[in-house]
Amino acid sequence: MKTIALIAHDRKKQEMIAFVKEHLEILQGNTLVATATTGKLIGESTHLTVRAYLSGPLGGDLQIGALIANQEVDLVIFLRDPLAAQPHEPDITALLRVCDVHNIPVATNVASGRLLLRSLVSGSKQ
Ligand SMILES: O=C(CO)COP(=O)(O)O
Repeated sequence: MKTIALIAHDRKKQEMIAFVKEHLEILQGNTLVATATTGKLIGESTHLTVRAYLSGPLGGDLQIGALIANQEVDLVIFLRDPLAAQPHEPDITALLRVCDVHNIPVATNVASGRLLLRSLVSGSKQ
């Protein structure tokens, strides 16, 4: 079982819900963590259990970053909004940085997210 972090900016939340629904079978066998609003919406839209941390602007990205630094997250799907400035941009940069520091796979759009989750399935068959 892997721990997967799911995070989406506001204008990417519907995309995240659709992505999660598309990958229900894969996701339900793993531990899911998320920032507050993303986690709440996933929980309301599916039967999945999500451990939700604070909202991104309130420090949630940093909390997920701390999990990553502690080697408690195996994979990150972070649907960022590339067209809107975020008040907590430094926290977002810190989260992505810590993924690179610890060599944790991170997808920042749906296409790369699909590839990561598919690799999880094929990896489990090896
Ligand atoms: O802002 C976020 C990520 O940077 C996401 O936070 P929410 O899931 O609480 O909206």
